[in-house]
Amino acid sequence: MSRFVEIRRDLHQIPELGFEEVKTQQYLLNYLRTLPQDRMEMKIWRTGIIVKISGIKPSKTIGWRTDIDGLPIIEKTGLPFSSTHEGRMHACGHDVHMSIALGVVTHFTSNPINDDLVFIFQPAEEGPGGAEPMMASEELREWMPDEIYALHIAPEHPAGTIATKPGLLFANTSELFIDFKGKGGHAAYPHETKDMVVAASYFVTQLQSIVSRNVDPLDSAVVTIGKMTAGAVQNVIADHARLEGTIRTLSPEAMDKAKSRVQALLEGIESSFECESEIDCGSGYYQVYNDPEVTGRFIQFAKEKKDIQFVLSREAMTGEDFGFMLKEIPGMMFWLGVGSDYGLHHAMLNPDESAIDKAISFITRYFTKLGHV
Ligand SMILES: CC(=O)N[C@@H](CCC[C@H](N)C(=O)O)C(=O)O
Repeated sequence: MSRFVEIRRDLHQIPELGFEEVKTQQYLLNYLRTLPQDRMEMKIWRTGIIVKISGIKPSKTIGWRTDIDGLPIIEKTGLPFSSTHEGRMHACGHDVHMSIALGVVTHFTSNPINDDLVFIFQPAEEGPGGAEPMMASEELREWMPDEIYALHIAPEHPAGTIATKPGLLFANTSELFIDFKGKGGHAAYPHETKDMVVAASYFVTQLQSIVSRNVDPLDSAVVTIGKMTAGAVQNVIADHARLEGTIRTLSPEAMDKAKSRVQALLEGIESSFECESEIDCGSGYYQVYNDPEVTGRFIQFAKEKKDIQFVLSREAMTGEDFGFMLKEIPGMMFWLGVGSDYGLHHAMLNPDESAIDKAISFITRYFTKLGHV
């Protein structure tokens, strides 16, 4: 088994949520300290790390970003290296992303190129978002890349596939947290109460009209409620209900429209169910927009490589706070095929690990070409 597959398995066992990546950070630091240090410098930013490898004759800085957090999911893969953290799982492939980043760092510590390289191990991609505050940090501003790259695993493509497109790749996102408060009471006396299970349920149903009736059909949007909590016991009418979800849109205008409709529907629920509500839009991510020139160059390179299958992809409604980096730095993101029967955010996601060494080899060849120009 390759060293980086072993690393992926180690990291897979210790998933941590955004800004709690303490063991993950320590694991990464321990590994990075075993590498030749003569060209390498490191900085800590909260639970993240920034690594710089100085080039031989630098004219620019090339950046690579990996995310490092896991999800609040109970793993059901049954793998011998399953998560040892109860209720936490690397179900979005960040363990694979990190092992690939370490593989690329390892290569360039012994094979420097002309240009400087900066590797960003970024916390909290799944939420509340590490990229935006990291971009504003002094630590990263001092080593700001001139162009930047990142990947995300793609379960639907076989290992060895790279898929991307110029322009818009991932959606604009906004989290959504809504609390409903009313007068609870005995299950047998509904007329004396304001039932928050019923209010929240009507609201979830009404939300479905935003995509079907408010967003321009030629635009695209998603409104998903992923979590609904209410009540304490079977024979008490609930005085509180909470919904947690996310809005995704391809255009910033559709996001504004969707949010204003959520607000209007809430006001309707408050008046028809005589209750109060509180809305919190949590964190929002800027769309991932691939720089057309950088992406064109990347696609050309990928198409020439015999060991890579290149696929021109479509936009996806996934979100990625890497969008905040691409807003300021020209660069691009691509999908890396890992052929899994179960998709992202699924408790049975099981990426094909052969993609790890393929990706390391591809990225090191690409950066070597870029860094010598
Ligand atoms: C690639 C991926 O799956 N990213 C996440 C980002 C989540 C952002 C935020 N917590 C939200 O739900 O809006 C995704 O769910 O797309």
